[in-house]
Amino acid sequence: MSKSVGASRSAVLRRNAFKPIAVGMSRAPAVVSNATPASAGTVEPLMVRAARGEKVERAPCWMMRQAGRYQKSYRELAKKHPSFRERSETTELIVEISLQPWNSFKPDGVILFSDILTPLPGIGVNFDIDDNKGPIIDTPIRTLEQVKQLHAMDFSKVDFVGRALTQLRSEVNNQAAVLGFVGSPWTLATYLIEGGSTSLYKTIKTMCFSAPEVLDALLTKLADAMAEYIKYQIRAGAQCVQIFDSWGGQLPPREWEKWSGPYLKRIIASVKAEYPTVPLTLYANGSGGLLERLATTGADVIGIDWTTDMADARRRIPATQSVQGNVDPAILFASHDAIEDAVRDCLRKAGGQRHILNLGHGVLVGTPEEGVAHMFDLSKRLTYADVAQH
Ligand SMILES: Cc1c2[nH]c(c1CCC(=O)O)Cc1[nH]c(c(CCC(=O)O)c1C)Cc1[nH]c(c(CCC(=O)O)c1C)Cc1[nH]c(c(C)c1CCC(=O)O)C2
Repeated sequence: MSKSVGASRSAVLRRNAFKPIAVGMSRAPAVVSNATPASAGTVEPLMVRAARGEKVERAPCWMMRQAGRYQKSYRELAKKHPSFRERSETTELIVEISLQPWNSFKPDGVILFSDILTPLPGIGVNFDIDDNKGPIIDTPIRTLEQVKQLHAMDFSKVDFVGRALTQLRSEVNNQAAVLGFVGSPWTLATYLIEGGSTSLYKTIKTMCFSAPEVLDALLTKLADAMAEYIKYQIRAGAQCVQIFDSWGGQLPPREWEKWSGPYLKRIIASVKAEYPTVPLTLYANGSGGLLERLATTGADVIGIDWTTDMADARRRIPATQSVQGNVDPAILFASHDAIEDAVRDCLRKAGGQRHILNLGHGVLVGTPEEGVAHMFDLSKRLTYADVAQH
């Protein structure tokens, strides 16, 4: 199935073209060119300050998959716009969906509604997303010839992302951080090589041994494309960017050192060379065996999944880096008391600073919105002073 957005949309999008915003090497607040300029004294969002290790009063909170099917407003919008690609590739819809959780819960981070596969047409790969089956790649990539055909990022294929980020910055107006994201080379390659979601990773893991040069060529191209895509998101308005190495935990740690770590380091070094003060977060699912290794990539914030105790994570990650996470997403189905107990435990174990409160993975489909609202309420009430006392 090809995407269902036509020429008239491109005309609308061209009219709303975004101008890159000035993101300095300094810590001065970035200003969206076509939004009300932030005054000289504007304090940067709590989440940006916590990510950088500045002393803050409470842990900022946002949730992965903050926008999505658990929300009634999203399900209703999705009925009118049933194609995921239309929802995630039309500026006005991206902005509207990204703002749905902002309007309901006022989180400390507003993540762009998009997908890790969204930039793929920019390097010459077409894909579709089935709401139930997930991503489907038109032609899986398995040969060097195919890798050679991939080209450098063509940003005209993702201009809706830049425009949406710029509009979000002006809507949110520094009351929360606007968050961009990308998939890691390894995680993107699992889709490109397997052709879609997989539970076994058989083809790509076989290639680690049978065709290492093909895999290296693909991962290098993806690393360079994602580094440029992160910089593009920063210029458009993203104030923090998260790299999802979601399936990095599927690799034995020594293979991760070969097939994920080096490409993450390549991305982070490239972005840091241009934007040293924009916080970068790295998240891997099932990362208990990888934490020290994740920290060596140079990411400012390490996302922790819920299978690691936060106190252990805090011990294993250098004190110069921040942690994010890691409340079990399933707790949001439970009582208010159970949610409060889990949130307090997480806040206490994260150690009082350099912590961004989040789930250990994304909000689950079917989660009661009330549970989500309760966790956000708690995050605002439970200051570090309060947590230390009780
Ligand atoms: C189902 C699926 C999609 N895309 C993908 C899947 C998973 C399939 C698998 O298990 O292999 C691939 C994907 N997309 C995203 C990730 C990384 C985050 C993660 O580990 O979940 C991964 C691994 C980011 C995302 N993908 C999406 C966001 C939205 C931003 C947010 O609110 O967090 C992010 C960060 C949105 C998305 N992406 C998709 C849908 C249907 C939605 C809408 C929201 C929903 O219904 O849950 C399609």
